[in-house]
Amino acid sequence: MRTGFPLARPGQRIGLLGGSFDPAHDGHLAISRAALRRLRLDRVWWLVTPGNPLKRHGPAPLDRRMDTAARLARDPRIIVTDLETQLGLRMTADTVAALRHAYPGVRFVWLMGSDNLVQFHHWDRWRQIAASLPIAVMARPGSRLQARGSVAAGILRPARLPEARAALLADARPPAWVLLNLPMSPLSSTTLREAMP
Ligand SMILES: Nc1ncnc2c1ncn2[C@@H]1O[C@H](COP(=O)(O)OP(=O)(O)OP(=O)(O)O)[C@@H](O)[C@H]1O
Ligand SMILES: O=C(O)c1ccc[n+]([C@@H]2O[C@H](COP(=O)([O-])O)[C@@H](O)[C@H]2O)c1
Repeated sequence: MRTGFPLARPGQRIGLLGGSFDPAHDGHLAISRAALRRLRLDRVWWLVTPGNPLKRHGPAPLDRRMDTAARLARDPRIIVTDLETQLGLRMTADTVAALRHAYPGVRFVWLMGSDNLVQFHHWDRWRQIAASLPIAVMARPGSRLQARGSVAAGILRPARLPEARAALLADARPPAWVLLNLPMSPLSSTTLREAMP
């Protein structure tokens, strides 16, 4: 499956859930729906990456991951897209810059599970990403506490919004981030891959 570029109007609030989706699972759906509700988003785009720059082993072929993700995204507000592949981009800093340029006036929010905040300071130009758009970190079993004590959380401490103000995040001037506690899903792609015959 190949997608065009998703439509978005200025003023819309769009969550970006970047991921390998190798494969997609109901945990992705659960955090996307929680983000839609708690952050008052209009849409969540699943950015199916050509490959996580920090992972040594490449993921399954893009088409297969896109097909599964499209089946799993059972919500009309969730859009599955391979736009990073179309743009020839892999680093999140480049993706965010390209989207802000291509969609002026759209309020993007980066979404990530708490496991990703733990290693966020290893991402390419991570401070630039945090200065470019608000970030919502979704609690995930096994990494919620670690995320609170992570290098990035420490450096970005002054920019953290209280959870009660999460609905304001999309309008906040970056750097701004929130840690969302939600009913946690233990699902992971790793577990699903290990269970595959
Ligand atoms: N159950 C979950 N709870 C919270 N966040 C999640 C969950 N599953 C995935 N995420 C987040 O969704 C984004 C995309 O995740 P990804 O596609 O890598 O799935 P994954 O289950 O983390 O895969 P893997 O086990 O291969 O690392 C990441 O920011 C990740 O932290
Ligand atoms: O840009 C980077 O340096 C970078 C490093 C690690 C992860 N990312 C992005 O983080 C998202 C989550 O990746 P993953 O593999 O945990 O699903 C995905 O969009 C990756 O491209 C980006």
